[in-house]
Amino acid sequence: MEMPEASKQNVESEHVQNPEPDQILSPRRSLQLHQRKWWISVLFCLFLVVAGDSLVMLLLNFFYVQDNRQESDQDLQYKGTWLQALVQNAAFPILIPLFFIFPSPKPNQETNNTRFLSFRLLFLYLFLGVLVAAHSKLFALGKLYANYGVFTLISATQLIFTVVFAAIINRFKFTRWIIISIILTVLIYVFGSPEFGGEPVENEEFYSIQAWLTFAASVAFALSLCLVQLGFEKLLVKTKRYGNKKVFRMVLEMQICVSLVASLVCLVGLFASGEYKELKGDSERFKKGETYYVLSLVGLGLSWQVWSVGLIGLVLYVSGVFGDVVHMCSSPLVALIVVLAFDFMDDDFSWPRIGTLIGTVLALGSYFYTLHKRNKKKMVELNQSENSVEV
Ligand SMILES: Nc1nc2[nH]cnc2c(=O)[nH]1
Repeated sequence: MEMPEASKQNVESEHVQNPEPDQILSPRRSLQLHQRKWWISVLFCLFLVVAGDSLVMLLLNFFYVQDNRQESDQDLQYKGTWLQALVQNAAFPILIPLFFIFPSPKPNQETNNTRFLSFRLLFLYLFLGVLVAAHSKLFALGKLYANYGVFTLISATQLIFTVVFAAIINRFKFTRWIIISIILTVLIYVFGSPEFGGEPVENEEFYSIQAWLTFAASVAFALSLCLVQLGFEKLLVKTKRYGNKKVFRMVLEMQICVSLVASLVCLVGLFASGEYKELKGDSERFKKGETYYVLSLVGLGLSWQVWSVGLIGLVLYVSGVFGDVVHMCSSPLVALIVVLAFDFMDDDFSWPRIGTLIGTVLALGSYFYTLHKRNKKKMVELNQSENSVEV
């Protein structure tokens, strides 16, 4: 649900429960300010997702180009998928200082079932942590075991699964413009995907179970987005730990807790599978040397955090569907950046890709149109209720 009921109630209940300077203003002006802040938050999170997606793809390409696989004549396949899954989650401690820096409204003491809600929230964080570890590992496998075109074709189903889960779990309301946006996004993602240096060379291309596991990754990713939204709306907002508001601190809390669990799961996977024994060989094979090996992993870890914080922010402020639309719409821009940064054979920014870039503007534009209309409707409703009170 976009600008969901919770936020509508927020606007009203904030007036009563958490008086703040802007609430001395008229309800109309206060709603205007609230909506303006909301747009700024949405655009900021959108920027984080696109920046994160671009940085991740640049660094992943750098990592696999440096990995020297082409020059090894046996066992070409890079095996570090637990490591890649761990890197996707493990840099969350950089968010802890931010968590304390970001302002938090006073907790609201009114709820008496806080302990029960917090217990359920803890359970949700544990479940989400396992789910995120699973999709991190499965996407990493899919990327390495299938041709990247096939990988994107399979992983495009993530948006379809997100839509299905959102309809069931979040009772998502579709508009004509959102449906247009979703269809365009799937097409853009499939046709505008970037070049990927980690894909298997031709004689390794076996569409084994690992490649098809991308389906499972897409299901897990879609489910995690919808459960994050459910967790915000039905648990975290209701604990009133942050007053009655949706604030950025909630994004940081969710990301830190889920990533902590996911990192532990990936760490166990790394050691239980024996993959940790490959780390030394991998770092020695790295063309630019061990320091760059470590630096590129650190850079990847940080970039994944930028991406995740943006994505979870979009889920909080808008919805899981919108988060996935933005993530997938960044594909043509990422492709353009990869063309500029790398010298891959046959990789250029030709007309079909320019078409997908234009498609991105249309897909995001039609989603934004729905969001704009919903905000406007709220303003009209407020005006009508004010007028009826005056009469
Ligand atoms: N959700 C998701 N989508 C992707 N598209 C390409 N790579 C990924 C990934 O790791 N996760």
